[in-house]
Amino acid sequence: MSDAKNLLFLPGDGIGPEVMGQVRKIIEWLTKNRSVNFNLSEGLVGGACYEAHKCAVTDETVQDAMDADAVMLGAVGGPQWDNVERHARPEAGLLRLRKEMDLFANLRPAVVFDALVDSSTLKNEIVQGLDIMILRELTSGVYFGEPRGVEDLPGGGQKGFDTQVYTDAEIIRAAHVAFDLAKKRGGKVHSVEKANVMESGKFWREVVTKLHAEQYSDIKLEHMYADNCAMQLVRNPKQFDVILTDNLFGDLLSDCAAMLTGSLGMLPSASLSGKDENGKVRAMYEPVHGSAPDIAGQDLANPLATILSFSMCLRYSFNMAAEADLLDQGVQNVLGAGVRTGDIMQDGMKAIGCAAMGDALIAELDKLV
Ligand SMILES: NC(=O)c1ccc[n+]([C@@H]2O[C@H](COP(=O)([O-])OP(=O)(O)OC[C@H]3O[C@@H](n4cnc5c(N)ncnc54)[C@H](O)[C@@H]3O)[C@@H](O)[C@H]2O)c1
Ligand SMILES: CC(C)[C@H](C(=O)O)[C@@H](O)C(=O)O
Ligand SMILES: [Mg+2]
Repeated sequence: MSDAKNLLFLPGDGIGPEVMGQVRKIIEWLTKNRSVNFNLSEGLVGGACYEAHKCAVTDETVQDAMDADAVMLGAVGGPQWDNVERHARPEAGLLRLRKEMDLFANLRPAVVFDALVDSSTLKNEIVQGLDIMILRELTSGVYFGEPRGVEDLPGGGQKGFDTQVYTDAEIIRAAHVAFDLAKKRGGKVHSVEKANVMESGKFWREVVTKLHAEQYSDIKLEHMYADNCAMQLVRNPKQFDVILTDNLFGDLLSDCAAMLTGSLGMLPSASLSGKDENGKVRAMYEPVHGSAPDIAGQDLANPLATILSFSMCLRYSFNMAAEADLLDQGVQNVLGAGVRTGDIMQDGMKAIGCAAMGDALIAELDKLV
């Protein structure tokens, strides 16, 4: 049996535990059928942690995440915690993990499965065969910039403010990842900012241009304003290969890209650090969607974004490309056979629940080996 893979499970809130339950089934399947030795532990994050400890993640869980070979996270948040003070809100737990683990490279692939071409709200020919990768910088920008807050104004009234900050080092390390991804893919990077309006956007463009000229002149680089990118994603998404962008624009553009694939329930993600002094890359895998409070607890969620995130975990953290390919093939076959959760349903098909989708995938994996 191979070395144990230390995997920390953080199911979180809402549909998080439901979709992560389906990943558990896959882990059991891999353990039984492929002799993989997972050392699985579980922790609390988000509202689930707030209920137990009055914070969004504990120091112990952050340490466990740092020590694990990989973290799988479900989702955090929900209306019941909307009035909790910001530092203890569910989302703060996720942000703390990203920051302390230094997961600056957030890979958000948007791939349209052939079987789902008709699930997209866009025309068939616009999305068929789509395969783009968004590289979202995840540990800086306006999400973490200082100063931020709400203050009284001297003459009365108040102001609320956040700060967009990027150092050249932060831009460069994210851009390296984007260019390296493009090398293995279609050889093209669109760097996306608002250089026309923001100082930090202009700076971003200059830094990326310089790095490109010095080290990646074999890669095609185009610069694009973020508003135009949002429009182009809907007009002609197949022009993109890798999109390199900052934390906030990456958040918006990846939700937009999700809908090209048919549903937010289809978009996986990997968040990676650089190599530490021992050569270890810290990693967290999570679906792009949130806790979906509107459908939580009803067995309605699509678990495929989380399952595809686990496939990325097998590929990037555990060096198990064969198993990742198998899982991806299983998802493709299940969709090809017309198995659908409600969010990706097409005319004439019957929707099944989250757990049944997990079971259908396991049955498919049994057929594949
Ligand atoms: N990474 C995360 O944990 C994460 C990401 C986004 C939002 N959130 C949080 O989640 C909460 C709800 O946010 P929101 O409603 O804006 O976004 P959301 O992604 O939770 O839901 C948006 C819509 O998409 C649907 N949806 C999402 N995932 C789905 C799935 N797997 N299957 C089927 N349908 C799905 C929901 O039902 C909803 O209609 C908020 O507290 C937000 O902060 C967390
Ligand atoms: C929940 C929230 C903090 C998070 C973000 O804004 O980054 C989410 O929307 C995401 O896309 O992962
Ligand atoms: Mg988001």
